[in-house]
Amino acid sequence: MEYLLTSDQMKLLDNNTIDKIGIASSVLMEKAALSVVSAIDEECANAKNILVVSGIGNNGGDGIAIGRILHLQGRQVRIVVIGDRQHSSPETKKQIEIAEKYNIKIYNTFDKNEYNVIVDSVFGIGLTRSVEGQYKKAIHFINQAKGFKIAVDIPSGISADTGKIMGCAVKADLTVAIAYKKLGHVFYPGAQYCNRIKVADIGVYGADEICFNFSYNKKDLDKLPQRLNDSNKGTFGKALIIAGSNNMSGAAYLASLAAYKMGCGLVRIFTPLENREILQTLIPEAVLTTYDTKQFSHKSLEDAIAWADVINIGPGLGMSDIAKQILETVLKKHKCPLVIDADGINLLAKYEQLLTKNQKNIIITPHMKEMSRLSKRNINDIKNNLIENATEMAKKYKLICVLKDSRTIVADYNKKVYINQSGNNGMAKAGSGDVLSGIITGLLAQKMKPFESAALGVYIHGVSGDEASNLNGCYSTLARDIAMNITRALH
Ligand SMILES: NC(=O)C1=CN([C@@H]2O[C@H](COP(=O)(O)OP(=O)(O)OC[C@H]3O[C@@H](n4cnc5c(N)ncnc54)[C@H](OP(=O)(O)O)[C@@H]3O)[C@@H](O)[C@H]2O)[C@@H](O)CC1
Ligand SMILES: Nc1ncnc2c1ncn2[C@@H]1O[C@H](COP(=O)(O)OP(=O)(O)O)[C@@H](O)[C@H]1O
Ligand SMILES: [K+]
Repeated sequence: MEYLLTSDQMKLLDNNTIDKIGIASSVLMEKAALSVVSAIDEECANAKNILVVSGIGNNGGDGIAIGRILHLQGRQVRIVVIGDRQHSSPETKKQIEIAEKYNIKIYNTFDKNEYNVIVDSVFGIGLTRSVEGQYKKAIHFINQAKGFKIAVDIPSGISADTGKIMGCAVKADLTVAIAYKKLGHVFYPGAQYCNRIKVADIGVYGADEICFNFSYNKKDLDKLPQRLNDSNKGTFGKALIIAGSNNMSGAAYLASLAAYKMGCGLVRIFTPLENREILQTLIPEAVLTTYDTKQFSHKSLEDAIAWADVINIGPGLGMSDIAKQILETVLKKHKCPLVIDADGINLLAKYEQLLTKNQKNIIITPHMKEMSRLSKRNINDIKNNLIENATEMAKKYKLICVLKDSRTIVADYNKKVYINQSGNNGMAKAGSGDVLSGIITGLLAQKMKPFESAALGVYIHGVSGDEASNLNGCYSTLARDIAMNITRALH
């Protein structure tokens, strides 16, 4: 698990370390600089000619310290400072003085030499506005130069809070994030500009006390529900998947397959009669309860609801009057956790009265368009403020909102926000969302708590997608490949 900080949170932790713990700012800067030097050594065996491009804030101070260390190791280094040195931060002034005491010249112009490594330390987390003038020129110079580019903390020009490009930004080959990753390292386009990221431990800690944004990695698979040896299919939960409509059976198949692959004990699909044969053929492991759309029996629906340990409603369900009635009944009668996906969400958007402000154990999994319908906001507004929109929805209806995008957000009504980093563009294909809803359902069936099921489910879905794309390539990955590769993701 890793925390993803805002720039204010990072500044607070830096200041706490300096003022309350008593570690001098220059010590932190030296550690940051040494970490970047180590990264250069690990990445570039032949780092002899190095250009350091610094600003006048503390990110620039890091860069000057890096240049000084490399120079004292006997390498060819040119340090260029952009901006008026008279206005440097106190730490950066100190770094300039130290460098000058070692007779290291500090320039304010570039030369025509070719460098095999370029250190970008123009701006870090202190970037507050669009990049213009000499700074813009410096960033363009870095981008057109040939060497291996290492960004100190974050590529200059990327907002540490949003990942947005503030006018222009350095395209790094490697980014050394200082102390913690920030939101801007993870959200696009920032993530793409960072390229690979290493996190440098410089002795600044405490994110667990102030930060509610976090992400998972491979180690978090140890949070998976335990599998008892002394068990039977009932031990691992009964999932009711209410999915599919006339001419739409694939979504029910994908959600059910994913729930089974995730470890659920028994899956029952509740679907129109027309889907019986195809679903029995595609997934014989599932039990089917079918209904006649012309003569709908509420009794069999209510029996199925009472039977279930978890319900997933919506994939391929359609927007018919029967679909609406089914959702209404499920919302009234369910006592177990409930995942509402796809047309389930579209029905909630159309019939607003269905969702009351007092829900229990509900997870909704909207993509951008579904979220736009549900929240009545335009997609750009949502995309520009993913965390805020997901959190607002979660708080408004007291539920868990899985807002799906290339970086999916899971928000609950208690401030916690999971931000997903697994997955790839091969997953941008019809049916991927059905697989996700099945994975979350499978975890809930095994009695994992709703927020954890949603967050870990999103993570596993992405890793399964990565495994699928490694095997099939991004172009040719299908939703069913994602479901089949849950196996690899878990082992
Ligand atoms: N605290 C510590 O001891 C440690 C800090 N560390 C390092 O410090 C970095 C943070 O340093 P920082 O806070 O000084 O901000 P930084 O990113 O260098 O830039 C701010 C400068 O840029 C300016 N500016 C902003 N936007 C601008 C624009 N568009 N165009 C032009 N100017 C603009 C802004 O000026 P102002 O807004 O006041 O005009 C200010 O002068 C952090 O990322 C990490 O690398 C680590 O070593 C660990 C120890
Ligand atoms: N570029 C991408 N990177 C990572 N994940 C992606 C990307 N594109 C799509 N996904 C994931 O794939 C799923 C797509 O879901 P959705 O749009 O509901 O598909 P469908 O409705 O066709 O089943 C989401 O979980 C989303 O996060
Ligand atoms: K930088």
